[in-house]
Amino acid sequence: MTGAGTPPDWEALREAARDAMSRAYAPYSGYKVGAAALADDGRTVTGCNVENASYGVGLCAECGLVSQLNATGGGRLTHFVCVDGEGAPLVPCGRCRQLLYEFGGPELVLETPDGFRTLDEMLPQAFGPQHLR
Ligand SMILES: O=c1ccn([C@H]2C[C@H](O)[C@@H](CO)O2)c(=O)[nH]1
Ligand SMILES: [Zn+2]
Repeated sequence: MTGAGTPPDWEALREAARDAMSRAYAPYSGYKVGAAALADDGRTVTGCNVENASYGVGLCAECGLVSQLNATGGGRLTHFVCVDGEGAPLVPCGRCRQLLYEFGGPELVLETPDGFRTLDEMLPQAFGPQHLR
């Protein structure tokens, strides 16, 4: 299990994201994305983007990832990476940063093209569940 303070196997996580990316359905943008994250119980969850003929209905890879997290037992995300069609890390879009915040919070660590960042750095002053209490 990779808990707080234990460095995860980022290469394995990137590989899981690339594997998910290979199953992306992106005939409209031509931009395939795969995402992978570690949950706090050590399991890996993944997702790929799934587009739609009605363009705005398309789903980012992170949507599938958080769905898989919940469908396979829930928990919290600790480490995350998403990759493009060439297997290189990209930054998640704004909507997906919000999605990730719900299940990872500000301490979630992301691999980006510029190195490792916390979600707090990527989405400062985030709105979250704490505001609804
Ligand atoms: O964080 C992101 C950013 C983009 N995409 C997808 C959405 C769309 O299908 C394609 C081009 O934007 O990439 C993701 O899956 N995740
Ligand atoms: Zn997105």
